[in-house]
Amino acid sequence: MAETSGEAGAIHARGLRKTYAGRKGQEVVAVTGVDLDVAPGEIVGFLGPNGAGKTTTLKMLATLLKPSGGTANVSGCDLAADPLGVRKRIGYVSQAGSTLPDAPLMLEIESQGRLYGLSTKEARRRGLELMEALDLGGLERRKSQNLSGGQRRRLDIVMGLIHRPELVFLDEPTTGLDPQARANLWEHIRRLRDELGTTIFLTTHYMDEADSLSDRLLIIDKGEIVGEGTATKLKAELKGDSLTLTFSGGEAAETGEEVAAGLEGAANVVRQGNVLFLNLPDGARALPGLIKRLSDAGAEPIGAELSRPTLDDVFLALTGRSLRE
Ligand SMILES: Nc1ncnc2c1ncn2[C@@H]1O[C@H](COP(=O)(O)OP(=O)(O)OP(=O)(O)O)[C@@H](O)[C@H]1O
Repeated sequence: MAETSGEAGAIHARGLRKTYAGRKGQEVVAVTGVDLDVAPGEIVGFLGPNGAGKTTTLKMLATLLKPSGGTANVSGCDLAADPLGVRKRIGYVSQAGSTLPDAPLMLEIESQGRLYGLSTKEARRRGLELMEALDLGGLERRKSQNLSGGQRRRLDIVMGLIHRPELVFLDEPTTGLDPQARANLWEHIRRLRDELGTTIFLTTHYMDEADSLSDRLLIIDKGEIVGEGTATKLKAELKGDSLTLTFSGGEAAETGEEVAAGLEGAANVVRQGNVLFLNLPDGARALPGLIKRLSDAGAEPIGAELSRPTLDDVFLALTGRSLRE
């Protein structure tokens, strides 16, 4: 019997695992055993270097690949017991897209709708609504080969949403788009969540995309989740913001050096003339207290510059690799 205990739009996966048969008959472990939770209405960014297991995980959750182990409840349905239930409730937009190059857009949208059991009329009505919402209004007769890259990705999203899924998987939605088209697509993705409450689970290679679009990030490397949280939390966990303090003179800087060296968590305190460099965990929070201590010691700095770790630094620390490699 189909299980419907989970929440609509949510994902709960435990020990999800996938092995492929390698060319020489050996096992290739693509996904090692992933535990993953997504709340309804969340936008979750799934980040990882090439070959980390993002697409494999996505395809398992979207019923396109059978897991080798583990369990998952996707949008209220058990993945193993009720894959059809899952399929009805989710949308999946692949990296490659799914449209034929020379069919008019509305024809494609209608046939997609019919695949989900909609009448042609209903598919057309929803298609027009979605095209409008995704800035494709008036292009119903256009062929997809004559669309810009950004328009084509938005069309893929229209196709993935025609049956009003509660949860949408987007596999690298903005790869290959120029910065303006990417920012524009982010706006549309946010609106989907804000206006329709759609849960969005997307893979990306782009740090700025993960940072600005996602409520929460999951970082996968070599088939395993290695980091999880908001971009702010992940950055804050990375010890050692860099702080540069400038003093009015060498004497004040020397006092500053003594104060900073006694500060809990401070590391790499180096003074050069009237400038002091140090690393400080969660620098933004620690800075006001440090400035007060310096003031009390008669060495108030005349300048303070804090540089926060970027998501790239987080990724590097967690995986030993840069996403851009
Ligand atoms: N059909 C397959 N047969 C054998 N190995 C596979 C197959 N599909 C994927 N793999 C391997 O599984 C691992 C994970 O691949 P996957 O495509 O899930 O990674 P990814 O994180 O999506 O990578 P990318 O960012 O490059 O799309 C890789 O080592 C890949 O070579």
